Amino acid sequence: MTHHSAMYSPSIYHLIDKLCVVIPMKSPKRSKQRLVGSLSDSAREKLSLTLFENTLAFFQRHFPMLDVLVVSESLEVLSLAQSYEANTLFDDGEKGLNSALDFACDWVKQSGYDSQLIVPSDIAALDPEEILTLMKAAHDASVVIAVAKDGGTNALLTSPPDAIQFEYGCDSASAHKANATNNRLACRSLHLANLALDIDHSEDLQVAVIRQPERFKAWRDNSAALMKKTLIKERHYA
Ligand SMILES: Nc1nc2c(ncn2[C@@H]2O[C@H](COP(=O)(O)OP(=O)(O)OP(=O)(O)O)[C@@H](O)[C@H]2O)c(=O)[nH]1
Ligand SMILES: O=C(O)[C@H](O)COP(=O)(O)O
Repeated sequence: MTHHSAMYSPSIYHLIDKLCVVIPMKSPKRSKQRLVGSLSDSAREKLSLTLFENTLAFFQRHFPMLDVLVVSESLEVLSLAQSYEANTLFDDGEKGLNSALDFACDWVKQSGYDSQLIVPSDIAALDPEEILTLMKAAHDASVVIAVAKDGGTNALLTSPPDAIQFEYGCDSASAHKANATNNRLACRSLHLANLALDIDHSEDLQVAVIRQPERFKAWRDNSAALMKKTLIKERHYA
């Protein structure tokens, strides 16, 4: 047992050995298209990599006992994942997120896990307590959804991994809940303050950088000169 185990309540022990965390990640070049007008290509790519690396570091630090799988078409992303001891899966990305997750889910099932937690790579601030809350909710719900600020799905914990069909896209939290109901599975939709906030638009980025400058420090140091100052102004980052 690691020193971390002291913080875990018995209600999540049922999951620890049987859960795989899945992080889908596009190639940095294709990432964060909604920020194209706000950031230069280089700053946008670096931002997506910084957020992804923050996500890997978070799970390594706070949940070292959980296995992680990264699915991506980018060799750079997969190699970064390996440096954090994550498992890696190449998917060419041509059929989009749901198809990449179907492929990842097959891997997770075949590897013998009973549960899967999908977390996107662009949550502004991951909070260990919120991950524990999801895991506790999985005690009596096959499907646990952390709803995004815009009705998307920012975390999805399913037991078994393929309990429902993935329908990421517009209003995916409702779609995932409906799929659970159709499959007669218990479902909990949770509105968690930090997990609700993925970085989609430049306003989300501004708020995140102001709230947690240390988390974005490396990206800011590298990218300040690259920003398009019409939408995101230097003073927001002071
Ligand atoms: N492997 C893989 N991951 C994907 C794919 N599409 C999206 N993702 C990942 O899924 C998560 C949510 O993605 P989105 O919000 O749709 O994409 P984004 O790059 O963050 O932002 P936009 O391009 O502005 O939509 C992020 O971690 C993405 O990197 C895909 O086709 N393949
Ligand atoms: O549910 C989805 O499709 C996204 O992963 C989360 O939605 P959002 O990026 O629109 O918040």
